[in-house]
Amino acid sequence: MKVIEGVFDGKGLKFAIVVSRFNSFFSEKLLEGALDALKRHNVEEENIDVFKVPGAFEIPFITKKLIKKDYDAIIALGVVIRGETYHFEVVANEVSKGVAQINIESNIPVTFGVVTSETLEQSIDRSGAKAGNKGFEAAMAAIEMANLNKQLKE
Ligand SMILES: Nc1c(NC[C@H](O)[C@H](O)[C@H](O)CO)[nH]c(=O)[nH]c1=O
Ligand SMILES: CC(=O)[C@@H](O)COP(=O)(O)O
Repeated sequence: MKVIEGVFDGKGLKFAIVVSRFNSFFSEKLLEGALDALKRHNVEEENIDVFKVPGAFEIPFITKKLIKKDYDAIIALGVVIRGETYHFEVVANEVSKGVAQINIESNIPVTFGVVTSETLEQSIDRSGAKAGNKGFEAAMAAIEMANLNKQLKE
């Protein structure tokens, strides 16, 4: 039996991070977490590009353009927090659907670090408090998937 999986060494790999500014109090924490994960796993600073968009709804648009570039993986980060209206469902569903669709169409992995929370506390917990940092997790998944993808291309 063979088990093929990606290692957590990012040396020589190129990453793009697409992060939305809406709820930036939290999304900046996700960005910090993602950058921490990449740098602590040997990704060189010159191999990391950060693209900022207004809100999570705009993440797929930029991500689709970036899959044509020479990145080994893309990390999508954002924070969608329920308000008073149905807008939460619209934004949350469209960003996840958009990123999932791009993954299907792309030759490189796009990992999903968009927090969709019902309350501020849930956002706090997932941007570096008791539920971890979803940006760090998405970056780790990107390193693993980029390495697995490289193996499958060889
Ligand atoms: N309410 C949230 C939004 N809304 C903004 C949209 O993402 C989009 O930028 C706007 O509709 C203009 O096209 N975005 C988030 O990232 N998080 C939210 O909680
Ligand atoms: C996720 C959203 O779009 C939400 O924050 C907007 O708040 P509201 O539904 O009160 O307009």
